[in-house]
Amino acid sequence: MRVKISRTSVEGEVFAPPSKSYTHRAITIGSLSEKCVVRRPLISEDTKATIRACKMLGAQINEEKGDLFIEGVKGKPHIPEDVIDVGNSGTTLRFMTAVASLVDGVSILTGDNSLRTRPNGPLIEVLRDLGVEVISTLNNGCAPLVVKGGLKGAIAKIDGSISSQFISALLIACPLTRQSTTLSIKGELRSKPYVNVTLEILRKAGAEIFEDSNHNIKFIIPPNQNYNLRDYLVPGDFSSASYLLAAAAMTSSRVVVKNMFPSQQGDMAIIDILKQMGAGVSWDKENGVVTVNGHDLKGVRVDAAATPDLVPTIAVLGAVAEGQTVIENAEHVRYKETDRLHAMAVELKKMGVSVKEDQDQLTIKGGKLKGGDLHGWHDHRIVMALTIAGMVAGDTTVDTAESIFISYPNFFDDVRSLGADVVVNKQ
Ligand SMILES: O=C(O)C1=C[C@@H](OP(=O)(O)O)[C@@H](O)[C@H](O)C1
Ligand SMILES: C=C(OP(=O)(O)O)C(=O)O
Repeated sequence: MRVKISRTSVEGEVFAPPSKSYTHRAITIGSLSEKCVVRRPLISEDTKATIRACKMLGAQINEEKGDLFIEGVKGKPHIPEDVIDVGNSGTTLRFMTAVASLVDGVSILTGDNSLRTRPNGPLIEVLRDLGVEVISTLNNGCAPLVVKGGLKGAIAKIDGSISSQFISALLIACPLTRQSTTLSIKGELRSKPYVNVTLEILRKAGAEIFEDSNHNIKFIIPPNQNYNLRDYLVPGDFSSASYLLAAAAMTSSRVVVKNMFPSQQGDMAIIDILKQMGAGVSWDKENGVVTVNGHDLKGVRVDAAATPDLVPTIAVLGAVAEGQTVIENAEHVRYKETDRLHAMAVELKKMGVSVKEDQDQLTIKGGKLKGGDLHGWHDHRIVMALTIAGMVAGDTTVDTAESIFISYPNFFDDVRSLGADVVVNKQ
């Protein structure tokens, strides 16, 4: 699918889609509870992968009027009758690998071409330390993975520099084992806010997990716990909203985004970043309303350790800002659906932008964008970021646009409702 974008400004109000990260957690932890209603979940390709996987592990999940009604497995997932295919979803793979470690039998997990290139070494290593037999069939730390349950508690260490999803996955599974677990994080914990999202929902489910951050981050997890997540309303997604907010800032327009209530999402940082760049931004936290009035933007330095998913958005903002934008501490952004540092460098250069790509950072010199035929790299966040860049440049196409269904199926409808001239060609 290719999308054609003409030079355009945006104006109006839109309701942010539900959070993908919160939805994954509510479905997973709800499926490990007895009964749960997940209200206003995101229904996208990635969250449908989590629904499929939880059903294969024994949960019953039905959708009624947009909400999910779950009959869970009460901490005891069943042996899946077939291979669990998680499609493009890294979150689903990591979470279900840990949940499968609770199964008294063998589970096989796989995914699409992109997913099967993404690293899981640290998770595999620590699960083995915790008594689980885990095999990467190609012996490269990637899916397909074969998991033979047997998760026990223990004292274990895990590298935090590649993905926080490994830690979130263990925090979800370990409270359900028969022995206590102490999990220490080696090095910097990248994407830490996502672990806070996990802890928030686990604690809403009644789980007890203690965090000691005196030296290295350490989680102390008592055993023999039960989850009781009964009813959960999913908040709006700041990662998805970042494209709408950036579009207003970049095209000097005014956009109001609703369903933007404070939560544990690290990507709430987009609001401060836009302010630092000179956009007029107000956030009515009580009513969940963010208003952006676009102005001329100036470059900014951003540490991306906690906000990997904002990197494509910040890169296109930097491409139109006066001066230099540096996105640093971002090596983990190379391990997503695609290598997003490289992808954004390649595509912005096609638009006439001066970009320097280093191992863990991008340095972008703002200037005039020129339109072009761009590649979306089969990555939803690359496609959405380049789409808003096209609104400034005009006369731009982006291919692999179908990948927006991974996280934001209504993205093109929403930007069109704000007046954007965006035409989708299904060829
Ligand atoms: O836990 C989550 O919901 C996510 C964690 C992040 O991944 P890493 O922790 O691998 O950086 C983020 O990129 C992803 O979109 C969602
Ligand atoms: C990388 C992402 O998600 P996941 O890791 O679940 O594939 C994303 O949504 O940008």
